Amino acid sequence: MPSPQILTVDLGERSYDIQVGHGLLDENPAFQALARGRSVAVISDSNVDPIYGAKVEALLAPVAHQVVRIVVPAGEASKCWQQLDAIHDRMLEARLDRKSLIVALGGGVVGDLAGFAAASFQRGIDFVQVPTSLLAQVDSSVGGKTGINHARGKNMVGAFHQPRLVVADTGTLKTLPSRELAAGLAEVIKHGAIANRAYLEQVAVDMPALLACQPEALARAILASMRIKAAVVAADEREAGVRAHLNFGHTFGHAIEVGAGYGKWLHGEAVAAGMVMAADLSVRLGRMPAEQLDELRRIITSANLPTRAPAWPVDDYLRNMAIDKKAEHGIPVFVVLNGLGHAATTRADEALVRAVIADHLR
Ligand SMILES: NC(=O)c1ccc[n+]([C@@H]2O[C@H](COP(=O)([O-])OP(=O)(O)OC[C@H]3O[C@@H](n4cnc5c(N)ncnc54)[C@H](O)[C@@H]3O)[C@@H](O)[C@H]2O)c1
Ligand SMILES: O=C(O)C(=O)C[C@@H](O)[C@H](O)[C@H](O)COP(=O)(O)O
Ligand SMILES: [Zn+2]
Repeated sequence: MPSPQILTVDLGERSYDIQVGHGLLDENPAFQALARGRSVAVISDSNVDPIYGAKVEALLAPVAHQVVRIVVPAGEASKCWQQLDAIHDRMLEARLDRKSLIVALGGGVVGDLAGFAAASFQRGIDFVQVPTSLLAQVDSSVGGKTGINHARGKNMVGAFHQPRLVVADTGTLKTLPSRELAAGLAEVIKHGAIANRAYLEQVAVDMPALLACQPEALARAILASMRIKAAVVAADEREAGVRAHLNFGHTFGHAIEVGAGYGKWLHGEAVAAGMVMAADLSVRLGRMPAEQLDELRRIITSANLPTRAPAWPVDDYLRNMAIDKKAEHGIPVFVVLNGLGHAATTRADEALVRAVIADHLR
């Protein structure tokens, strides 16, 4: 196995490593060590299991007590009670127990769902994230936010439950559809926008290479994004403060996802349009020069991502945003930019928010 790059998420007794590299599913002593002697449920989706399920089973079966593969339908709609129940049912049928291990093999949907299955099965068992989408390799596999959606709002039911290890095999990205690759770039752009302007500028330069799935450019973005996310999570595991910055674009973005019906807009697409709205709000609040909004919009467009939201009544957006997890007593809290590379949270006048939304509809 070529040596992976290792980052550590520093969370005291819940600390864990993130491995980033090529070929990490072919040989992986650290991953095998976690599976040794245990029953392992490899949870994946109907696109990813046929490509990588057998490889992960072959890696773990020689050391595990047993390996059970569980497959959910691909797509956002699977982040639901029915799939969670089906996973638990299959685990109980196969006599998995408190010492068993869950492996989440797939994108952010599988990561969030399987992570919550691990958080809730017999009051909590270990799990490993094996992210296979760009979005999952730059964002969702790290930080321990797990959960499912509710008809009224995204990720409304869940738990903080950190993985024991993250295995990001960059080789898996070669089979990722281009629309999904672009969706992952939205979270890459977000990390630059909230925390590091130089990184954002590097991403802008690298954009053609990233869209062409060029391995060096992808590895650079994955490592830089993981570094930013790991540092924020280590500073504020349960989002009492600075972690909210990772929600830049999400107050508007989640309203688009739920309004359209889960899966119509990909998460990254909705976040892309949401970041433009949040950046415009920052400009109107006098926190950021208008040229930086234009710069951010150009980078988002260059990633083949949308910058405008569906033309629904503004009231529909406000209703969905009132139950955002950052809201206090139904009043939304926004992540804004004090210039590119610097995030903050604030409330905003409803009339201003209405104007921002109205000006960014298709
Ligand atoms: N927990 C967190 O911190 C966090 C962070 C960001 C996003 N999320 C959540 O993540 C989800 C979005 O994740 P996503 O964009 O990965 O979506 P996803 O899990 O639906 O994966 C995208 C699509 O690509 C397919 N796919 C994944 N890897 C593949 C591969 N290597 N080859 C071929 N096909 C592959 C999947 O089957 C799916 O159809 C949303 O539910 C979002 O809310 C969570
Ligand atoms: O890890 C975080 O914290 C994030 O906010 C990362 C986001 O990209 C991600 O979409 C997260 O699931 C949103 O969290 P939520 O608390 O708004 O559901
Ligand atoms: Zn996100």
